[in-house]
Amino acid sequence: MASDRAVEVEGVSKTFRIPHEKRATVFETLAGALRKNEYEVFNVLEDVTFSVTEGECVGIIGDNGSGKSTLLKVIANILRPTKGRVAVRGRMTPFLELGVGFQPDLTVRENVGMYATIMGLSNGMIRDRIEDVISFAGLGRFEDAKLKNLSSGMQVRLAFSTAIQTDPDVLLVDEVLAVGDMEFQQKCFEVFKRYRREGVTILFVSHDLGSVRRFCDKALLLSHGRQVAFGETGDIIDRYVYGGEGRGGAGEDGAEEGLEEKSKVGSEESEGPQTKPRKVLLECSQDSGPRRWGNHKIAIKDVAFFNKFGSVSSRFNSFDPMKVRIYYEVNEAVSDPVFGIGLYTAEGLHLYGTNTALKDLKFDRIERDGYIDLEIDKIPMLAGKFLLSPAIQNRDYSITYDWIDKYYSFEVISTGRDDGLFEVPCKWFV
Ligand SMILES: Nc1ncnc2c1ncn2[C@@H]1O[C@H](COP(=O)(O)OP(=O)(O)OP(=O)(O)O)[C@@H](O)[C@H]1O
Repeated sequence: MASDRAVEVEGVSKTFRIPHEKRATVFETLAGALRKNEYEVFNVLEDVTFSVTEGECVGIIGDNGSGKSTLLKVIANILRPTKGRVAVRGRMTPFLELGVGFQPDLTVRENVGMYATIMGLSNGMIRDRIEDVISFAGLGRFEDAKLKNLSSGMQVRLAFSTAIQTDPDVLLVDEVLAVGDMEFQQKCFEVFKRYRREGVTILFVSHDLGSVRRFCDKALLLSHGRQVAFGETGDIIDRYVYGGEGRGGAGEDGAEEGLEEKSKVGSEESEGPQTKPRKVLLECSQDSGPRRWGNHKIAIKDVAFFNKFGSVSSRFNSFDPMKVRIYYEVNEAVSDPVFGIGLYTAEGLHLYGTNTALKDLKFDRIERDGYIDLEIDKIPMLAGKFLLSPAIQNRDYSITYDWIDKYYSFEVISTGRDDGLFEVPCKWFV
């Protein structure tokens, strides 16, 4: 292993074999002895290769079940790889299944002593640090309580507080920061920052992309056990959120169009549609399809959301740019139409509305099919699913040409640590 490498993972695959046939009784065992047991094979990791330099922090991201925890367990030597090789230089502390080994009938204090022993701390160190551990976990008042009387969150806090007393060179962390309240999470961040300053190498599995973006120099993206990408954190998070095709493939237009114009009308005949519009939904009842009304002289054909790479996407990083494109078709030429959108939470709470009239944009007469773009410089919502209603009306809103209510949706992935629905630009001063 190269001298500056702390962790090397080379061609690692992991397969689980789940037996199909259950042999619970003696008879079943005897009767089945001559038959070959059948197994279902799960390839949970396939050919994963990457290396981590000393002092680097690497985030491991991917959908549920993509193999992140299994990979950490293989690196921690809890699981043996089916193929491939892992090398770790220095003392490794895994924060994986925190609290394994806790005894429910022992007190908090007794458990800390026992857990610290499992984590490899000497008796002297445990004696010196036990108060710190309990106070870091915020369990001073509970030190003589039996563990079984604590909430599961309290137990994880206690396990985390004990585990950080070790002096690791390489730290493996699985979602620890997802536990506990904001105050405890803040304390965890402080500990990780200290470890980072001290040059500890960290591998960090998390669904919290904001933490990964802030803490990690690099990231590894897994999908169905395969390594999709490994590299600079921002690039890998983009790859995860926007997908492989979300970065400039066929039929994409963002590069040429740029993002400078705030709102623009295009013509499908001249430029062609940039995404395949869904079927026109002119006839739809209340109980099937969207709520929709209007005389459809101009009808909305589709709405597409474009990401910063100019590709159609349904997921966005918070604070990234977004372009909303409304495709329309003209059944009868109209003068001076107003295009608008309404933005809602998934529960239907109205967040924002705007239209071309409010932004002083005027069209004389529209005779041909086309599209109009609304460009958002920075998505202010922090996380969640959002709904959009596109609408076309006349200037005094007395005629609705088309309105499709809360039908189109997109998801915003959190990339920050603030809490709530949207960002309020602000600063603290003392
Ligand atoms: N011991 C096991 N036996 C069989 N299958 C397993 C075992 N451990 C994990 N798996 C399967 O391996 C796959 C990957 O699991 P893993 O926990 O590594 O994914 P993950 O990316 O960490 O998921 P999550 O984000 O939900 O924690 C899952 O389909 C899981 O069911």
